[in-house]
Amino acid sequence: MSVLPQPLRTLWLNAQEELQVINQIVLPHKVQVETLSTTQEVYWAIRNMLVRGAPLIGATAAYGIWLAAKAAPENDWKNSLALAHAYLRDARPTAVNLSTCLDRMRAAWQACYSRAEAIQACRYQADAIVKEDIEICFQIGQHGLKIIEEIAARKNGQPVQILTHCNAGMMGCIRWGTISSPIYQALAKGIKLHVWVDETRPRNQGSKLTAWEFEQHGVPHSLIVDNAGGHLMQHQLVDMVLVGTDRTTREGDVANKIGTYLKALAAKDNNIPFYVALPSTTIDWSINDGLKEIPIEERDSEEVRFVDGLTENGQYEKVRICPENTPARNYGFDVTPARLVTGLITERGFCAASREGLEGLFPEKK
Ligand SMILES: CSC[C@@H](O)[C@@H](O)C(=O)COP(=O)(O)O
Repeated sequence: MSVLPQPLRTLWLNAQEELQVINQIVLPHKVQVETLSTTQEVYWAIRNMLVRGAPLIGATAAYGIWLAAKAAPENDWKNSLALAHAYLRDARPTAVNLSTCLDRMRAAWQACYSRAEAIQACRYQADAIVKEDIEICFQIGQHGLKIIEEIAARKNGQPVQILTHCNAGMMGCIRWGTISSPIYQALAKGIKLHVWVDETRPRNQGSKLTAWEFEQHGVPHSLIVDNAGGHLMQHQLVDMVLVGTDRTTREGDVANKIGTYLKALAAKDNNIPFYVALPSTTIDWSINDGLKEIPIEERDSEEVRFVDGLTENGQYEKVRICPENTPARNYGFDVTPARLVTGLITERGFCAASREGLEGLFPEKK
């Protein structure tokens, strides 16, 4: 019997109310469910990318606060929760969902008079974050579907060719995903499509996660090396680029996995639309200039110097791919300026990547 919930999702509470996540470090070689029992385990899971992707990071951190509330001393619970908030907030810097979800949890516990009440309020809030993400991603799918349908109508029965980078699918969210929701909904409607999956060095979210996810859902796809996109675009083999974002500015700049910017440049040069599918939870309304204001994570250089995978004998191994003492740098994200983005697909619809576009869909943020 599968330990995974049906329909598939990335995070859930089991019958004992334990926090369960799919371990994204060991995919696709092993499907392993982990229990996260403490705030420290939640921090570790986010920091080391056992869970990753902006919405999933935020939701996991929210349950981290619930776990902190359950473990807090009766006489000092508010202080414990403030410490847990600051601790989890430092786990990763780029995805804004981490801090917005944590701030939402803080608002929930600050309104409480007792620890028991705070435990309940935190649980309610974390559950709400998860429920909202599922609904939001579904809606993104409905709006993104229209774009895929328009392209399909021009293709005379040929598959719509989509290129994606990193994993902004279900594995970065709870269910559906942002880029994968339109894809799943298009497939369900019988639209022919095919996805070019960038492997996404150095953590290989494309080859390890997107390829696995698409296999689970029967999405026709081909894995390509990160540098192949430009060539495919020059040969009319890409109809649209569709990626996610970790933080979007009020002006429509987007920070996404390192290498996204180069795809946007190649798309511009080849007149190919470049779309970003995002839940509004990844918009940071407090900033305007992505290049200046979005903190870019720099991770351990060992992630660049080593690759891991299965040998021909099926053994898991990690091998060095450069001389022993080669120094490396590992920038996790880059910023694609709004001028290179054809449009943003949100849960409220499609808009231009601009202040006017975003404020038109979210007038309450003006
Ligand atoms: C819907 S997930 C959107 C982004 O978070 C995703 O594209 C991404 O860049 C994730 O980076 P990661 O370093 O794997 O957390």
